[in-house]
Amino acid sequence: MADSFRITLAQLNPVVGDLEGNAAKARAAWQAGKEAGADLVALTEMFITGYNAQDLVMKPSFHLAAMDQVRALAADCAGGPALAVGAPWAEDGKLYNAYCILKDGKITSRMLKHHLPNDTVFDEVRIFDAGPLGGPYSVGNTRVGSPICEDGWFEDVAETQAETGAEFLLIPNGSPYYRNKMDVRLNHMVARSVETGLPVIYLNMVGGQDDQVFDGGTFAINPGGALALRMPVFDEAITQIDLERGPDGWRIQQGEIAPLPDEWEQDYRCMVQSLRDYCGKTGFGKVLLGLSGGVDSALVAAIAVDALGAQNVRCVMLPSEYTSQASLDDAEAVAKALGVRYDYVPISEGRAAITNTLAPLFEGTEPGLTEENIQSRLRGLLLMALSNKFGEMLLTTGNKSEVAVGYATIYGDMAGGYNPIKDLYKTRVFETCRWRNTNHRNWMMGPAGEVIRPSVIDKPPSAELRDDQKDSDSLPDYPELDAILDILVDRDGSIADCVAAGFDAETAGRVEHLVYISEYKRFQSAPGARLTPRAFWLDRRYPILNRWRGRT
Ligand SMILES: Nc1ncnc2c1ncn2[C@@H]1O[C@H](COP(=O)(O)OP(=O)(O)OC[C@H]2O[C@@H]([n+]3cccc(C(=O)O)c3)[C@H](O)[C@@H]2O)[C@@H](O)[C@H]1O
Ligand SMILES: Nc1ncnc2c1ncn2[C@@H]1O[C@H](COP(=O)(O)OP(=O)(O)OP(=O)(O)O)[C@@H](O)[C@H]1O
Ligand SMILES: NC(=O)CC[C@H](N)C(=O)O
Repeated sequence: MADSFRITLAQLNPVVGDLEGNAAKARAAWQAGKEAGADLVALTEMFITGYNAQDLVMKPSFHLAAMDQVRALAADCAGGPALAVGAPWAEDGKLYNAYCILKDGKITSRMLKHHLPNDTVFDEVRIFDAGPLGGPYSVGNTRVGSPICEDGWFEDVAETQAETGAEFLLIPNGSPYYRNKMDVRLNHMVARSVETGLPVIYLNMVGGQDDQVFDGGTFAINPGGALALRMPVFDEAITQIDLERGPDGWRIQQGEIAPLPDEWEQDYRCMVQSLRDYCGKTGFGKVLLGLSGGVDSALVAAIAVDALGAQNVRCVMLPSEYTSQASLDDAEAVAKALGVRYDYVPISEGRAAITNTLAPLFEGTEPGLTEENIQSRLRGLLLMALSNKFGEMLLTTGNKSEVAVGYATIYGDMAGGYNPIKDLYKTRVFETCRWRNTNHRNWMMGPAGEVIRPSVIDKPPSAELRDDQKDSDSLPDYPELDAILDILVDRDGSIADCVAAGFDAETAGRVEHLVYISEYKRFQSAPGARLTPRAFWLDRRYPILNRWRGRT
């Protein structure tokens, strides 16, 4: 009879800091593996602590408690398959990002992460010590190599493990989403398979953690690059994978290939999942937002309904004298189509009271931006009062274009706890609304069909803080602005790069100036779903006080 080996792959959603809860999930996965006759049950990188736990892992009481959970898991999962679980490991004054193999009641092996990622959202050099290059571990009738996440993006770790006897690679990951990252991962894994001649199993976690969303999409490839398995993206799943040993070594038996949605669907899912997990894991059941009749708040409302259900979302229209009838109609229509509670709270009385209160101090000055922004700040105050009173978290609605140039009022419409569209440029906001109107999936809790009517998407964007105001009065049109921002922010390019791409130097210089002078706003802004490798916050850390300006 041919040699065989069965692995239970647990693509699960841990919660950072919930050591008991994560251990309970690990036990349940092990039990499922035992019932399925598995030889090994595999969990993801740092599963016990949740990922990315950042500096929390360095706290001795925390990593010692995590290690105790691993020892308890080993004792509890003695009679059955081996269990492989990511955890911090402290010894000899060092702290490692480890993958622990538990068998027969003991921790029998520990793989220690060698390459510590230290770019974009990762700071692992600050947190962990680098482990040495090492060999594989034994389970049943085979030896397994487990480079840990970033280790799989380099040649040396897999190569050393293969040279010292690994017969296949099982790579545990804590790899967060960015647009089209699946291709990047696949390329790295194919390279590891080609270099070692071994099958590669890439196991990723799912779930939202602050700004990041782990998108799963666990997959397996045989030597030659053929895809033998793909698990769904973003969903928790437990799947068995079978290997058979032939004359050329282990080969993965063909399993199910879950579909890989296009980038529009994955971005939307990422925004929904990030909000659902942010609320679920922080304990908020309900959210609210100001619904203006514009496209940004309409999209945020749709995301909130898809994440939490219409009964858990409150939309509030807070009109001033500059709010048009079209905005009132559009806001109401969106709320109705989504099936949410819709409150109408005019701000004119409150605004008059504030204007009167400030009148003696403002005497002799001309009304301007200050007075305009009072509307936004009053809305922020009223929405936060509702948030406090009813325990509903306030969502902010600034898209990446606005966040980049500071086109929002600090302590006004920037008030709030989470921003699902923070990394989505305005031009993508329009397209995403169209996508949502024509697509529905079973992970959406909202209704199918046209939830954002075309008039919301097609009208010229306006903050409606004064008569006839249009975003284009003070900003380049969004296609131009977004293309310039893509160069300056996402590609870290210069004014000269903008000019080379056909943009006016003076316009590019103005945009760059706006990006730099609004750093203080972003520093005080709500976190939001990361969709790109250059999201505002951890991916791009610029000084607030900065006199550098590119040459125009
Ligand atoms: N470096 C720095 N560090 C700390 N604070 C700094 C600062 N620079 C300015 N400030 C302070 O920030 C304040 C200015 O910022 P802020 O009050 O926000 O006002 P500001 O940025 O001047 O204006 C907000 C802009 O956003 C537009 N807007 C408002 C609301 C919604 C939308 C939308 O489309 O969504 C657009 C509005 O039309 C206007 O162009 C000043 O009071 C100043 O003291
Ligand atoms: N009349 C209003 N009623 C309720 N909320 C409002 C109103 N006006 C603005 N807001 C809130 O402030 C945010 C900033 O909106 P604003 O209209 O100033 O510009 P925007 O960025 O084009 O957003 P939107 O496309 O949602 O209108 C809105 O997304 C909304 O949450
Ligand atoms: N946890 C990690 O090591 C993640 C780094 C890896 N390069 C990724 O983003 O997938």
